[in-house]
Amino acid sequence: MSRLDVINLTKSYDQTRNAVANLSFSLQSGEIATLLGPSGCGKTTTLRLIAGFERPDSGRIIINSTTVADETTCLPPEKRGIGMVFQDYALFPHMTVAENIAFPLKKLKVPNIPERVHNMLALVGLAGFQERFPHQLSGGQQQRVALARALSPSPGLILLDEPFSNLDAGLRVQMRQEIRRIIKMTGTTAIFVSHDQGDALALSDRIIVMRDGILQQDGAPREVYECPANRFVAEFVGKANIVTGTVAVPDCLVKTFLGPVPCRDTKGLPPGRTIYLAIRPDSFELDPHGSIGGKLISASYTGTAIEGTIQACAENGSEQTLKVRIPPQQDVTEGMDLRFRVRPDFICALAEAAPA
Ligand SMILES: Nc1ncnc2c1ncn2[C@@H]1O[C@H](COP(=O)(O)OP(=O)(O)OP(=O)(O)O)[C@@H](O)[C@H]1O
Repeated sequence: MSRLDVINLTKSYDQTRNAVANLSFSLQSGEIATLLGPSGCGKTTTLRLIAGFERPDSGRIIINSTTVADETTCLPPEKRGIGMVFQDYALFPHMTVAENIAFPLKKLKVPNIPERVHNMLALVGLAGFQERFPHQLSGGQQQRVALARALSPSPGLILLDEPFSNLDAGLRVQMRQEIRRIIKMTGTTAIFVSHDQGDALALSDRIIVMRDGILQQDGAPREVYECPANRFVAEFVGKANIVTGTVAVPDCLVKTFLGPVPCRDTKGLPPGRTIYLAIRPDSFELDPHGSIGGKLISASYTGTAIEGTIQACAENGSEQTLKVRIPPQQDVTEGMDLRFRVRPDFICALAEAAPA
C-alpha cells in the first residue's frame, strides 16, 4: 500500500563501473513490478538500496513521501515498513511455521498475534500447518511461509529476491500465479527481482528492464513484449528476429528483404530511413500462399508450439534465418519447405536506426 519513488539512484562498489546508474522509476500503491535483467545488471543492488541494506552514492528513495535514502539520509531497514522474501526463504529452522510467522509481530509488539498468524496461514493456504517445522514442508510450502512471515506485519512494500529460483518448472508456474493472487489480496506494493522473463511477464503489472545498471524500459508486460524499447529488450524479453528495413509509408509499411512488412509505429521516421524491426516468431503464420518462403532447418516441439528456425530467401537471393512459432498440431519436420505470411501484431520498429 506504499507509493515508491526511486529518483536518479546511483551506486558503485568500485571506481570502475556503476552497479546501478541514474535509475528512476515510481510504483503506485498496490502495483507489482519486476526488476528484470541478466546476471550482474544491478537488480539485487537496487533491491538492497530500497530495503536499506546499502547506501546510495547519489539519488533518492521516497516511500509514501518520506525520503528513506539520499546522500545524507539512510533510514535503517526496520524503519522503512518493508517486508522481504529471500531467494532461499531464510526460514528459522528451529521454529515452527506459526513461530516463524509470529516472529516479526513479536519484535513489533503487535497485539492479537495468534489471530494474525491464523489469518496469514489461511491467506497463504496453509491452515493446519502451524506446528510443522520448515524441514517438514515442500519448497512451495516453505515459500508460502516466507511470504506469510513477510506480509504478517502488513508492510506497505514487499521485496522478493528471485523467489522462484529453487522451484521446479511446474511448481514455479503455479506459485507465481498464487503469489500474485496473495499479494493482490493484501494490496501490498511489491517488487520482484528476476532474470526470468516468463516470471516477469506472468506476475507483474510493470516490468523494469535493466542492463549494466541502466534502465532499458519500464512498462506493462504487454508493452514490453509488443513494443520493446530497443534491441536488447527485444531479445531479452521473448524471442525476436531483428530485420533491417526502410520506411516506405510512415507508421504503416516498411520494406524489408521479406517484402513489405506492416508496422504501426516507425518511431516518427520519414520514408527512406533505415531502421531495425523486431519481429516476434508469433508474427509468422503458416500459409501455403504466403509471401515468405524458407526451409525449416530446426524444429523443437514444446507442447504448446513448435519452435522453429527457417532459412528464408529474399527475391534478390539473400538469406536470413528467422525464428518462427508453428501451432503444435501442424505436421512439420526439419527440411520441409514452408510458406508464411506475416501478421502485424508483433512487429515493432526499434528506436535505433541502422546506418544507411
Ligand atoms: N558487495 C559487492 N561488492 C562489490 N561488487 C558488487 C557487490 N555486490 C554486487 N556487486 C557488483 O555489482 C554489479 C551488480 O550486481 P547485482 O548483484 O546487483 O546484480 P544482479 O542483477 O542482481 O545479478 P544476479 O542476477 O547475478 O544476482 C555486479 O557487477 C556485481 O559484481
